[in-house]
Amino acid sequence: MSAQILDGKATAAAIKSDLTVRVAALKEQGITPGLGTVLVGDDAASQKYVAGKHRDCAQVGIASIQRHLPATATQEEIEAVVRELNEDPTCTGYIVQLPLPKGIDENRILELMDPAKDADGLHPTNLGRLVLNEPAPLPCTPNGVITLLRAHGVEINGAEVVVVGRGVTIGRPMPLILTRRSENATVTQCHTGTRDLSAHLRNADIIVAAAGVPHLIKPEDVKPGAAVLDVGVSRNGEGKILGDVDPGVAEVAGWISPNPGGVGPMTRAQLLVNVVEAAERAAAAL
Ligand SMILES: Nc1nc(=O)c2c([nH]1)NC[C@@H]1CN(c3ccc(C(=O)N[C@@H](CCC(=O)O)C(=O)O)cc3)C=[N+]21
Repeated sequence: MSAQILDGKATAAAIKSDLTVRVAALKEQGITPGLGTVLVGDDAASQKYVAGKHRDCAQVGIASIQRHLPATATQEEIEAVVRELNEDPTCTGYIVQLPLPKGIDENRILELMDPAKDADGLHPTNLGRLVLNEPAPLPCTPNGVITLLRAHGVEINGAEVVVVGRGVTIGRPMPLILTRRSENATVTQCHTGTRDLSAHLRNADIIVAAAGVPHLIKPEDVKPGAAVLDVGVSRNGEGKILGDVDPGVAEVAGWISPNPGGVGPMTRAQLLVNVVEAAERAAAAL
């Protein structure tokens, strides 16, 4: 048996074509959505991701605003750029690419962002709205996971889901989204302190692997037919992506997200969704 593919590339393309129509409608109302990115330093992977985001913007008609600071940038210099984007009317949403260089207080930077322009859904106000079940931009990667499952008809309602990882961008918000009434999943969150990870994994209908440990999830950990989402991005010496999921899992799982080509493109598509939705809210308020 070989798992069916959760095709992030194709699903992201469909989302982008829908957004292209919505962006055109906004432009007719005199609103051009603009995505800002703040990149600090010269990490090759981060530069590649940010370049991808701007390529996506060009495809759907969203304007791009790029701010690139050297690795030596100070806390004050980064905060000045955040304040500038908060004020810039052409920037309707933006992200600060994480991680920031050592010594920079990331949380202080995130808190300084205008929550109405938070395209990542990582501002404490927006994470708080998620906890309170209020409308808010959702964190892009967990939201991408949900959209990818739905697009392929994988049942989330009532599913036993194991989330592996407790990072801020995926691990922590993912269970908040999965346990909303609209998703209705039962979630177990595992992390480095979990005593018997395999025991939890074997029970899962859906596994969201976001630990950042290459090939952590082995075929013998997976219930036959389960859906396995490979969110981890590690790299070997040659820069090749190593996911959290062992390639052998494809022989056991019912569904698997390739990596690359799975959750990565979905993350980028959800970022565009957040930008367009924020612009639509602004248009409705006119
Ligand atoms: N504030 C912030 N927001 C983020 O959303 C954010 C971040 N910081 N820091 C880093 C992570 C990582 N991330 C990815 C996005 C797209 C791909 C992606 O499109 N990957 C392609 C392959 C790209 C390649 O080949 O390197 C794929 O999976 O097919 C991957 C990783 C967003 N992140």
